[in-house]
Amino acid sequence: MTTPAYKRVLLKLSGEALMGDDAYGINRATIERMVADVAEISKLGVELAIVIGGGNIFRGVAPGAQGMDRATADYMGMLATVMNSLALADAMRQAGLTARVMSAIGIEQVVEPYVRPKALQYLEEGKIVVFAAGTGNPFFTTDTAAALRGSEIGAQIVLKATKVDGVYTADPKKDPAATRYQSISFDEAIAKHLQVMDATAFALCRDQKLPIKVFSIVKPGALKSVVMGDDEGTLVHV
Ligand SMILES: Nc1ncnc2c1ncn2[C@@H]1O[C@H](COP(=O)(O)OP(=O)(O)OP(=O)(O)O)[C@@H](O)[C@H]1O
Ligand SMILES: O=c1ccn([C@@H]2O[C@H](COP(=O)(O)O)[C@@H](O)[C@H]2O)c(=O)[nH]1
Repeated sequence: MTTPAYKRVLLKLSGEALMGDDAYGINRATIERMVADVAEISKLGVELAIVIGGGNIFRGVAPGAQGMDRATADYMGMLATVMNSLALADAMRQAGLTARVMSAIGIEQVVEPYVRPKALQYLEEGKIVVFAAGTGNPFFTTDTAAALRGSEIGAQIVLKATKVDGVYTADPKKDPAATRYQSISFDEAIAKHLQVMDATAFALCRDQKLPIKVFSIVKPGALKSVVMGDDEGTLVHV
């Protein structure tokens, strides 16, 4: 059985996961492995848009931003996602994939601006679109950007690829007794304050009836399993 479960998906890649075992930045072997996973599903004919986080470089709420004006720190965070997007697109190019980076912040000498009809055209042409600079607004996150762009492009699902293999009753990195949900409703995830994604992203996806699959980007083959509709990770649903 080689038919994917989805025609168009929005993949949210964790910026932090890009570090691999390094303390910060982009680990070469890690980005190449992520791109190999992406190539596998692109070859299945799935239309793919990607939002990548910036936690490996800068986060507006990180200790390094303490004392800074929050909006300024957040713009730095958004620029960090532009760097990750460029690195990702370049790694995809080296792997023989065609990618286009579109930024929510005007930075035309570096990447083209986000224009929705153009993004839709690229997707229809089979190009992989990387949405950089989050939503373009401070006080948001790239999880919310994934929910927003996923809704705008008519994705059937948001695939949140992260360092843990699903949504747990508590942060599994802090609570070894936490157990994983096979599926959970948006309302329950929000009510329980589960921190795997921010509540704004959950609420937007809930209102747009856009399901989310949370799964491990570290686990080999997990992205393909998710795209094939296998029981992998946690489904967050209406
Ligand atoms: N209830 C929970 N279930 C699963 N993970 C949780 C939960 N609560 C907190 N987490 C944490 O949420 C993190 C989400 O990781 P991820 O790196 O994707 O976050 P992010 O902020 O989107 O990253 P980035 O900003 O770098 O893209 C996991 O690493 C996990 O430790
Ligand atoms: O829409 C957005 C998206 C991101 N930011 C800032 O960037 C960093 C990095 O994004 P992560 O989602 O944490 O990876 C984030 O902490 C914000 O500071 C933003 O302001 N608006």
